[in-house]
Amino acid sequence: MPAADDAPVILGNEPGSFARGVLTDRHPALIQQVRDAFPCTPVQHRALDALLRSVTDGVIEPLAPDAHDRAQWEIWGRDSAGGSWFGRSWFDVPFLWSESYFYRVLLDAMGHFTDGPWRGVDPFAPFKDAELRGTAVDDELAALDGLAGRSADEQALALAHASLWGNRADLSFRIASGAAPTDGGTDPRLVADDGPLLWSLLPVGAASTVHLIADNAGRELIPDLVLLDHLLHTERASRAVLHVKPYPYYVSDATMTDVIDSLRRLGAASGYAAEIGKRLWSAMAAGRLAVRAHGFFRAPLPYSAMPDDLRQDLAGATVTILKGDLNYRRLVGDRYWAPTSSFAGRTAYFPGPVAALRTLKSDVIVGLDAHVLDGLEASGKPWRTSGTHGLVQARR
Ligand SMILES: O=P(O)(O)OC[C@H]1O[C@](O)(CO)[C@@H](O)[C@@H]1O
Repeated sequence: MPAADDAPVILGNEPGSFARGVLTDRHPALIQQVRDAFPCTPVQHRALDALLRSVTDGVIEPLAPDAHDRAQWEIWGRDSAGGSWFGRSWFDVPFLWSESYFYRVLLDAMGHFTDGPWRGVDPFAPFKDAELRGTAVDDELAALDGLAGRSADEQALALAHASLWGNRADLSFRIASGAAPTDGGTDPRLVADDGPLLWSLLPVGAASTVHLIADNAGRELIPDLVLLDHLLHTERASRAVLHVKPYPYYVSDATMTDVIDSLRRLGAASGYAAEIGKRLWSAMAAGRLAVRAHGFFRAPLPYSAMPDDLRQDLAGATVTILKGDLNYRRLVGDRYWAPTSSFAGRTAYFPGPVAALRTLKSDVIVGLDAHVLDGLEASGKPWRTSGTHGLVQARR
């Protein structure tokens, strides 16, 4: 796999590849899940049928002429040779693009952007709600009580790991169970651990501003919020900015509605979780915690293409933390990079110090030590895509 900038872009057309499996299996299954979760109208059923036909046998159609963002997607759909992804097979265009556009068309099929009763309805809300109200969240919030008596450093480590593994909906607030080492030892599931560098970027009392680019709602967003509370409460940060999606995107990506739901869930809990919920509520009121939903967060593009206003905003961060797999793909570029190519090199364009907390769920990976890579490859397991491994990567 090449290290150069011309590393192959991941497409969906390679037989047996992870990307192809997402297009052939996951997207049709998701259409069915959404169909089953809502009392769909005949119009919605027909639109979902059309999307299913399109993703299985058809080509990529442009948005309707009156779609509010048609012009924007036409620009985003231009290839580097001046052609367009529209009219091509879903399998032959960049995976990041086809996957993002699939979600945009799914929202259309459900009438999300059309005047009428379905406008603004989140097609993933039933799944998000079930997760947020589940007993697993009760247990995870109760486990926060065990953290209250620990040192600030132990809490920081446990909460960063909870945020990381929350990306797999597998939280680890339970430091007592040994899920997240608190003695400075390395979690064997981490393929890279720049935790010490990340903490060195946020010394106590330095009036830092931390930005966090969120990924999923529910069991990931709650630990993200708890982590931000910790950074504010322990004065590792004096301000926090949380970036969410402007509208529902990918299966469970967090929107403002999800932030509100999570804050209410924390506030309605008991014990330390409730205390955290109250602090976050006050931080919102005081402007120490801000939430933003820039339109670029639903773009089918890498962050290297971010617009100037977002670049300027992130340039004001002491460090920007990106959560999850999709954000990682967009951060380093959705390509088959050489796994040992440098994370700092791949992210040099980013407008300030940056860190990634990610569970590995797709083929993209950079910044591995050669011996770690050898061990992973020797395991014969699908370590890149199975969610069994995670990483903390950072650069100043
Ligand atoms: O929620 P996350 O961590 O961003 O994961 C998204 C990942 O899930 C998929 O959409 C399907 O597995 C990947 O293509 C994508 O990178």
